Amino acid sequence: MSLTGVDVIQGYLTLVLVCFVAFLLWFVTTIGTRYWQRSCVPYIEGRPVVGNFLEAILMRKSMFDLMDELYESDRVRDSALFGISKLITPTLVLREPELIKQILIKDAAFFSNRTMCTDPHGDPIGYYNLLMIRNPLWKQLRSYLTPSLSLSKIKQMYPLVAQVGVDMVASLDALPEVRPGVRETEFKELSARYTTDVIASTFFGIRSNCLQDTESEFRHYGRKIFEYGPGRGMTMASFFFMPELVPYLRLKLFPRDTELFLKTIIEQEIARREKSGESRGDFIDSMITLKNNNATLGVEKKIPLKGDVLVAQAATFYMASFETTSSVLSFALYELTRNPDVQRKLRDEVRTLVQKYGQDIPYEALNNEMPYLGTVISETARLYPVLPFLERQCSVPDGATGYKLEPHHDFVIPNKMPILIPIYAIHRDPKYFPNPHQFDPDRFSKENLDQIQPCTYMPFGVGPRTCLGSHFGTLQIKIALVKLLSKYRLERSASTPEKLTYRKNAFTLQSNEGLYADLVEDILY
Ligand code: HEM
Repeated sequence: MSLTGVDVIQGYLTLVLVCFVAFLLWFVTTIGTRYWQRSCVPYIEGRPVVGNFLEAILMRKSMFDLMDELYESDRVRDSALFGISKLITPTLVLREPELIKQILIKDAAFFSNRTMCTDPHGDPIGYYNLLMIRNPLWKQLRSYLTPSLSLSKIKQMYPLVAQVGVDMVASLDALPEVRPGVRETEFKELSARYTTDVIASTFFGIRSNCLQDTESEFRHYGRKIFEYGPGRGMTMASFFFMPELVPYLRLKLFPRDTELFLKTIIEQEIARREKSGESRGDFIDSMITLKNNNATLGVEKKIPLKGDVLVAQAATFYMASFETTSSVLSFALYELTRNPDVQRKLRDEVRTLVQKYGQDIPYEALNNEMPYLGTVISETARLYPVLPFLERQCSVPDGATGYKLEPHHDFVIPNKMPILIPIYAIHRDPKYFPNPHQFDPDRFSKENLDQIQPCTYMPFGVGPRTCLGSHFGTLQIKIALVKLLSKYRLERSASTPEKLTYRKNAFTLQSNEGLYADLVEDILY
């Protein structure tokens, strides 16, 4: 059978079509890199489709290690800022502390939104909360919620947290002895159960018993939020990588059954208190006050703070507080195990306070008379920040071309461009923290504090959108460390890891290894 002229023409047309589609694909999927090629900003070339995140998407590297490598790359090491591609989206990364200060503090009004987002209609519990919500609603919501974590509220919660500290030590006492007076534990699970019990008690007025019962419902649902199996991992990645598509993909920030669990608990507890008239001055009381005051969000369209919008606040406090606090606590215990001198110094400080006040150290003494404890926590949060980066989006008024970085740089950040501040990499940059991999709490001693350059230490973020629970999280860690060290000395066990690697499918810092140690009974009097 011979080819006709029509066959040949069809063949050419197909070839042209294939080439055109291939070109179109290449054109669309390299938008990020081509954007940076045209700009005055140094950049690291990304690949088509995945941009600079191939290793993270294939789970070959953790997001922490990947950002650290980009930050350290020779191409951008000497620049104040650099460009990358988040899939196909051009994304700016800031390196220079002065620039970070400008964006996060000085001109924070133009950068108060995060890019990460979900759909307010399809996922109201995931959207109407501080983590996700966008301005002007964020500002309003933040002012409603700030009083629920004020210093006086935290002081009120102190006895409740201290009680969970006592429960934690009791749960350790109940462990079988591996040798006389020696028990072995794993700090990640211990810390997660401790912080979950704290949240249940202080925010929801419930004893969740995670420390006694490993199958507790609270622990089960907490674990589900941060379990990054393939489905959940893809969902969480979508909020970061392609927030524009989230409404079409019908994704939700919280797993559906976790949402239902929290909704039931909160609605039941609110109804119970309204019926009984009981008041504990806690988070649930703050929510009841907002509801009864007919608080609303928004100017033109007013969204009442009740129903799902109230549940959203509780769900976020649950999500934002438990994994973060337990992560820092478990790494602090791990570093104390590996650094006996630091542990000895801290136990000496605890001993002084126990001798002065007995086992019930007052709130003020914990905060004002234990400087070394504070430095141990600060150093842990430097070495192990819970997030790889802070994240913002440029949001200039409609009609403006963008945000001018002058006098620091000629670049004009276009509206809606995502901005990353790589805190993990900055915390480990020897320029700011000499010998950065060494655990050295004295960096944060009173005498050395002025050597820390502003905007190089940001474990809780900085500026108006900083962590709302930093004081409360720190208090929980302080109580746990003091209670535990008053009774036990930490020693390396055969299972204590020498070196840590990080989980490749998690957005918060989690080690692959179990953080095991021996607890040697050694009561401080
Ligand atoms: C050691 C423990 C904690 C660490 C290291 C931590 C860290 C962070 C970080 C890095 C951010 C992002 C800040 C930014 O974008 O600039 C954040 C935000 C937030 N954190 Fe924490 N956090 C901790 C504990 C808590 C606790 C106990 C709560 C209690 C509710 C909490 C509630 C929040 C909220 C609501 C936000 C969002 C704030 C906003 O966007 O307005 N965090 N946290």
